[in-house]
Amino acid sequence: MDIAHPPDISYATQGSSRDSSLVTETEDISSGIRGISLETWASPGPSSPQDYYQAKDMPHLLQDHINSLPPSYLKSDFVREIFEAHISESTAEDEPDAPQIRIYNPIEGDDETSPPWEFHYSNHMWHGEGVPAPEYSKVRCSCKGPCDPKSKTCACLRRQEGYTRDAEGAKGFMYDNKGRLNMKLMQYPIFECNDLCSCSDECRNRVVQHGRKCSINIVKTKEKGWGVFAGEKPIPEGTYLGIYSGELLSDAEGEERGLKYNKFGRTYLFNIDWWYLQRDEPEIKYVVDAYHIGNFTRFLNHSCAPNCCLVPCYVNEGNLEKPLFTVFTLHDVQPYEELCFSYRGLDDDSDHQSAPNQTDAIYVPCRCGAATCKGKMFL
Ligand SMILES: C[S@@+](CC[C@H](N)C(=O)[O-])C[C@H]1O[C@@H](n2cnc3c(N)ncnc32)[C@H](O)[C@@H]1O
Repeated sequence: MDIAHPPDISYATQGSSRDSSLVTETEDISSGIRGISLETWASPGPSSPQDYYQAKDMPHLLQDHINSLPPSYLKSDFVREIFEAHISESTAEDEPDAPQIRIYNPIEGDDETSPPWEFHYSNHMWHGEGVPAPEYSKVRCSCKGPCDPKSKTCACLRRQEGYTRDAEGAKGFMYDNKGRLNMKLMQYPIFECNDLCSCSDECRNRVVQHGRKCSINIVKTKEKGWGVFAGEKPIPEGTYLGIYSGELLSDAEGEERGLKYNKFGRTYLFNIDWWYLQRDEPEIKYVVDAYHIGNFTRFLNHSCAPNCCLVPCYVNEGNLEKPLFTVFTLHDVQPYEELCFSYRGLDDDSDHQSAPNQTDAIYVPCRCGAATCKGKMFL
């Protein structure tokens, strides 16, 4: 696994806690970058819970603008700083406790300063054509204060244990009192308390909805393109990292896109085909595509010895077919270690396949570098 020691670069700080309802396309970012004020390209997004993110509304003005700059600007440090500012601005509301994401390219002789400007940074799911709008879950609890993991009456706990009851160590919620995933249950879907529950915000069954808290960076690797690396602090096992966000598409649209992506050797498509959704025969209804829109998780590379895993999770979604793909650490991660998951899913003898396969899979040589590398990976 690669280790990234970031170069000593000092960064300007960006204003981050902003009310997006006040944002207009011409408003100045007050702190700017290196004292230079910038226009903001933030999109206000949906303003009510009934409203939702739709792929047809995906912002692209910033990307178009940057891509129209002369090549020398595109490879400048200034453009990298704009990328970092775009990340901070797009995520300030949904992950208020998240340390800022930095971008590094430590590869000698490689002058790319930021990943390609081919996507809009967002932590949300943007619904494509024909994909139903989010629906509220019919399950909500009426607990007072934080939910009790031993409660006899909490409706959310009852639903969660309905899925996990056969697992060893299955009592209680999916998270411990530090908000870490119970690794014995990592192959089961998470059902968090939602906006209609009456429990408090401090409830231990609310983790994904509070956003990332650990430090990660986007770093160029020698053989796998851009990747995601831990920051300066170790990350404990079971820590929530982020949602594999992107466009939520019908299977037919995913198939069509997959054929195109395979031609240029990079894909960001994942099928939603968790074991508990497969009834009589496996059926894929939706796929997630992070090519045009996504967050740092779109840079997570494949490893045959992964330190992260994907877990399906429901927050404000009652449609079982539309879980969020949430990324958690599989074990303790050292500072500056690369974060990877297995694109094949976790090899396991049990009936439960805990991570989805990529759509339209074709094999290419794997460069994960693990001692147990199988030599090839899905595209
Ligand atoms: C979801 S993207 C990961 C981010 C990508 N490295 C980038 O620069 O945008 C998946 C693509 O990364 C590359 N990749 C990921 N893991 C790899 C591995 N273990 N060996 C070789 N290439 C890998 C492949 O091109 C793959 O299609």
